[in-house]
Amino acid sequence: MRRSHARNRVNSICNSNSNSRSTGGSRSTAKMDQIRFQSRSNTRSPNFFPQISKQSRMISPLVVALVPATFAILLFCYLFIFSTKGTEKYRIIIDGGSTGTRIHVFRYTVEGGIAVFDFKEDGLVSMRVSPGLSAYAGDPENAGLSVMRLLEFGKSNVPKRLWAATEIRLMATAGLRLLDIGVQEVILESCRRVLSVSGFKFHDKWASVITGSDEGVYAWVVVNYALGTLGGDPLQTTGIIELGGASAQVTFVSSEPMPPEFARTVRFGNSTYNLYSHSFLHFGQNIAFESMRESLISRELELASNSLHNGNGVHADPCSPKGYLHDRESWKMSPGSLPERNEFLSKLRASGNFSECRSLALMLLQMGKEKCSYNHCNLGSTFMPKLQGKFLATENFFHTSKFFELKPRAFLSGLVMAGERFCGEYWSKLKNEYRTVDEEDLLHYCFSSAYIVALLHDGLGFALDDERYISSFYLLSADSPSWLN
Ligand SMILES: Nc1nc2c(ncn2[C@@H]2O[C@H](COP(=O)(O)OP(=O)(O)OP(=O)(O)O)[C@@H](O)[C@H]2O)c(=O)[nH]1
Ligand SMILES: [Ca+2]
Repeated sequence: MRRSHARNRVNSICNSNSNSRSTGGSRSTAKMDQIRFQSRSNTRSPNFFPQISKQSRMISPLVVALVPATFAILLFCYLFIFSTKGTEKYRIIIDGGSTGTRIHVFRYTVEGGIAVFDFKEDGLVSMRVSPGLSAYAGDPENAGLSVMRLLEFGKSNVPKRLWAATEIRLMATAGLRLLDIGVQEVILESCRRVLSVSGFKFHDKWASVITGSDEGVYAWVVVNYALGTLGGDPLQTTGIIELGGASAQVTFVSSEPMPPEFARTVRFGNSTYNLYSHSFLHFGQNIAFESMRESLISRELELASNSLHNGNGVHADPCSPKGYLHDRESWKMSPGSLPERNEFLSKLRASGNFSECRSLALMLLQMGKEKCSYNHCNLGSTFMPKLQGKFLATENFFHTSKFFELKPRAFLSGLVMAGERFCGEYWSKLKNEYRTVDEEDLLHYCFSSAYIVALLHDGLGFALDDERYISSFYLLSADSPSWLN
């Protein structure tokens, strides 16, 4: 049923695409080809989205399905519209995330001019390598080596006779966005060299860093296609909140007027969706964890320097369970006087306190709020219209809720209880209780529970007792929080 449903929708979506394929063309500065957006963004600049092809910006409604490499599907539906009928075909996307690089190999057939995906069995196979491309910032020329193993995996899953016809793309996200443009380009060039001799079909411009706003729009389109709400009433669509490693995306339909840099328009069939879409760089969970540690050091060093310090020389870290001993290796120290920092670390005591950790997380999320120049900023000084409707929380929200085995009801209030217990427990007991969990991962769960509650409830105003969810994601409703109304 679902499959034929998807097929019908693919039909209506992809056929409406037929008039909007862009030409491949030589390598342009445009960081992304093929997908075009109707980005009636109320902006004067003709090249508001330079990374998107310059031709008319029709957002071509694209077939999507809720799979890990969400925007891959969007891309491929658009690409194979002109595929001739025939046997199975393949498309490959490489998702260059901050915590890892993943290859997704899609197999599909073309029936009656449309693509039919099969996500069961080996219709979609994936592989991941860590660390992500941004870890090569110190050795960008060799970043492409990390893609080699992925390409071997790709070749082992595509018949050799089809390699030359199989298009491969690399789309990097927040990990690379955090690097200097020059370093980004060297890393991408290194990947392009490897991809261009891979045997797959590749153009240099098919390796790019996508904008956070695009990343959010892709996720929104995927989710609403999968929920069957794309093409219907905008007010019935579901917003997305994606918590990645380095960035967090928030994208939803809003009827409020908004500054052009936050506004996106998605056209799908006869429906037009006016979206708010923003990616909060540095708000991804892994980066936020490092920022929390940095804030501990700088705050305590400041206290120590202006002698307001409590004098007993012990500094508290509420986001690490009691008994955890901070070692220098695990702290990614930013430049600064290492001896002073090591001195600080030796006096840092894990105090394991969920509410203090939650307050510390909220302080990070609200940094810069005093500079808010809009009628309201939920996070930092960034504009965000009143949240409306339902939301889907993905990525780290899912991993954290899965770790705590949260019941699918009352997600946030359940997370508060789970976080309070976990943060308050002794480290030795936690290690014993979670023997199969890598200690580095285990250490993050006190912070991640506190960070998610600070982000979703204290920052964005979702009710703690929201009781709805969708399968392995969690559905939050912004309709309930009082202070947002
Ligand atoms: N606890 C836990 N976290 C996971 C697991 N797999 C991935 N993660 C984390 O979940 C997040 C995955 O979100 P992604 O969007 O894939 O992260 P990413 O693409 O590397 O990061 P961005 O570049 O910011 O998008 C990252 O913070 C990972 O560290 C898992 O099995 N357990
Ligand atoms: Ca990601």
